[in-house]
Amino acid sequence: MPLPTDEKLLALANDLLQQFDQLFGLNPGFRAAHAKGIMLRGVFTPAPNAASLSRAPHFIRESTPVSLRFSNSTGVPVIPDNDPNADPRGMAVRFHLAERVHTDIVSHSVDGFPTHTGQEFLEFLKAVAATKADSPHPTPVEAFLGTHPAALAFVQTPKPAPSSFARETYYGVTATRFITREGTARYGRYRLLPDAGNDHLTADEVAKKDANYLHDEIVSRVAAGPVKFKIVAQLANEGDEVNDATIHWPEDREIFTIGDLVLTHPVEDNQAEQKHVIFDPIPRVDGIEPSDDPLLELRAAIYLLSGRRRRSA
Ligand code: HEM
Repeated sequence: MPLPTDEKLLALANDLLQQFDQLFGLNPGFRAAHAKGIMLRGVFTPAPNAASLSRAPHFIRESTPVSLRFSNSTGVPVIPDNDPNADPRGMAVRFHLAERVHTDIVSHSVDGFPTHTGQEFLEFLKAVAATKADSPHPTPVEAFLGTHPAALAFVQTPKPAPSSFARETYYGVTATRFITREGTARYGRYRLLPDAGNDHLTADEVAKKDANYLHDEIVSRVAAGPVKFKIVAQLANEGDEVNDATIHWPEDREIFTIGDLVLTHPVEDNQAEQKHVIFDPIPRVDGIEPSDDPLLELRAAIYLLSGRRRRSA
């Protein structure tokens, strides 16, 4: 996974990383965002007609080994699982196609994002950092939200805590382009649907949970039996906006079933593997291309910069 050569993009990536450091503090060896997590292993099996969406190897092969990381939000490595800031939760999936060859899905538990561009996201984070308990109204963050309706909608979207990492739906948010052997292309957005169904807690129920309830629960759940997700894509129609993560497509768009993810056990040496692995929002595999959503290249750069820093800590 190469660093981009675009100087402006790299500068923005570094500015964003610094802004995360300012918000959450420097935590060497941990992610600048989604710092607390746990990794599991399993297998992906494509649906019988997955190849009618993409010629990517894992859509065609009988099965593909996967590793995956569930995470809490924020760059705080010890954030309690029942902290209201721990949502949205993250789910990053790696499909191991061959020795050192892989493709990833990076998703979180809200269908959307606060901003269309990284520059706007930086302004949002700066406004959050500049807002203090005694800031006069409108505070910097209120002023930002007042002029950015998508960010306001994202902030106002309820983000209830799940009872389990395995009882939450995760969204790919940024669109990718799926291409078949014949060259037919469709844009889509991943959704990872828990077989056990969604189950969210009330604020009172969450308050009674302990600080590691999700991380402990997923370990006992997977010890008791396989944990399953269905991977689907919401497909865009001709004319749908595919390059803006703040714009939702109508709910009547086709939901295409790509296949089943079955998780069987935690990754051995979990902390070391979490420190090492750098997920990539750009697919980099034949048969799945990134859209022109500006968040994709930028995130790939930030995750790589942050990952290299983490590895060398
Ligand atoms: C400008 C937009 C974004 C910025 C600046 C940003 C920033 C970051 C950073 C700095 C990390 C830590 C990377 C690392 O050290 O490995 C991260 C991880 C993550 N982000 Fe984002 N992010 C953005 C958009 C998104 C979106 C749209 C999603 C949801 C689809 C998302 C989901 C995640 C997840 C799940 C992780 C953890 C991945 C892992 O387990 O390694 N992010 N993000």
